[in-house]
Amino acid sequence: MEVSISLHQLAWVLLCSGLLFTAYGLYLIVYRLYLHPLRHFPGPRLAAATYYYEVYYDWFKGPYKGRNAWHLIELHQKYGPIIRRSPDELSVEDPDWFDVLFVAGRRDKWSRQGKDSNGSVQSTLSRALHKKRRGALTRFFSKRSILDLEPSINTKVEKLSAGVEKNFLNTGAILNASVAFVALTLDTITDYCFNQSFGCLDKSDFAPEWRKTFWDMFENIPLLKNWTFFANLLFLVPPVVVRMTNPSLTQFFILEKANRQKVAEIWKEWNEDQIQKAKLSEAGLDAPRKDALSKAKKKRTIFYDIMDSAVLPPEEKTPQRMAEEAFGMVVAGGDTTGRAMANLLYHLHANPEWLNRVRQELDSVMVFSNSPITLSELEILPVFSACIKETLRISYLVTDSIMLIEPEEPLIYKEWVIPPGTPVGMTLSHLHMDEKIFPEPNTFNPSRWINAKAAVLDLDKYFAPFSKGNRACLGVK
Ligand code: HEM
Repeated sequence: MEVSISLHQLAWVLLCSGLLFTAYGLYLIVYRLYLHPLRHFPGPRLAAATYYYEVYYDWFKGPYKGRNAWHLIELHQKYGPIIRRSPDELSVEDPDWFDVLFVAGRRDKWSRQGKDSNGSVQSTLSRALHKKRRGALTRFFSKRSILDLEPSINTKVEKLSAGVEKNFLNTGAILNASVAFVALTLDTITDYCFNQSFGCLDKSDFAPEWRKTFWDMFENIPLLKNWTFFANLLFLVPPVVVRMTNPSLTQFFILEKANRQKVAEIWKEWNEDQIQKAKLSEAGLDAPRKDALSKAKKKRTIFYDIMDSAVLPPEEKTPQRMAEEAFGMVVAGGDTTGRAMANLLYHLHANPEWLNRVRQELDSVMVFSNSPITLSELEILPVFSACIKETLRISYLVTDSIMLIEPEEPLIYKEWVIPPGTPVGMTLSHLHMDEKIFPEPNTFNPSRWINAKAAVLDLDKYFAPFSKGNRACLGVK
């Protein structure tokens, strides 16, 4: 049977679809402005009517992507500490309310995609699943585990120093400090996760493509976050097409592939060990079994141990989920830590009086510049610690708001009652730039931490570069 549609009919179909679409759009705007549970909250009417308000500031307005984080500051200045930043979301800017949102309860996370963007702990929206996933990881980030990591970190620091001397100091080539520090953090994290580092420190240029990977990826976040359609599409489109349409995302696939390969190796290794253990156990060979177990223990990594975890059900241990966890870990720790160290170097050189004070303090505990020193010895140095804290405060390491949801109870902010299920965001960098708490917030001033300690002032209450509560950074130690 042949179905033919005349041009006239086609025009009617298009017209009716257009009308329906417009009617739905108008209904949505009217609903959001006059009937929505958040209709009474202050904020721009346009932001209440459409998410495209934020898309404009985040993606189009310029001069750089992700500009909405700064626009939010202006909105809070105009409308007050609580605003409706988009049709369904609120933003609060009040340092004294930070603990209420982040620490007082176990909350769900919110993403505009409405679902976990991948299987990593930081992308997990549901608090119940997050608790399980985080539970399987916490042991690896305890103080003890980090102290055990010291020799491996020291080896990498030595490699970094040798590389700087050989390839930059001796040749006069310009060193991009954040490339060098990202190489250090990336090699450390991948060694810890996979027992095999990415080898960035072995390259004479410290593999600058990895830092570029992070920057290109972060630059695309405003697009992926606001137009979730693109984020979903990204994983369906063959990498070659993405490479053609958005070359800056190419490295993203390279990183993803590298993680996937490493996890697949660990997965295979773990499964082989299980078969071996089962065989030995069946044969009742206790002594060799012990040997096999201690051998397995030696090569243990985070991902090997997750496979062994009794907390996680089998569906949480698939290579796909593991690769996503690995990806999250590398992204969460790689750029942030590398950037923090590069910023510390910058601020110390821009403020020579602090550089001298740090040098003097280090000289007092290190006889030679390469004398061994432990984390515990470094942690108690007041000037050095104050400089690190001030760098973390001033650095805007995480600029986007973190959005949480209290699903059952209303949240109370001053006279405002926030309905259960409402995504509420706070922005860590705004907290650190509050001039009532940190006067002259744009000035690098480590004295504020030293003075606060002397005056027994709890400035740490307002210091959260790693966030706080049960969703705080696992790599904080
Ligand atoms: C200066 C360095 C770092 C900063 C400023 C930082 C900051 C943060 C922040 C603000 C969060 C919360 C994000 C959110 O709730 O959406 C977070 C989460 C996380 N970070 Fe870090 N981070 C740093 C280093 C690291 C390192 C080295 C690792 C590990 C290798 C790491 C692993 C994680 C993980 C796994 C999470 C998710 C925790 C969870 O959801 O339970 N981070 N980080």
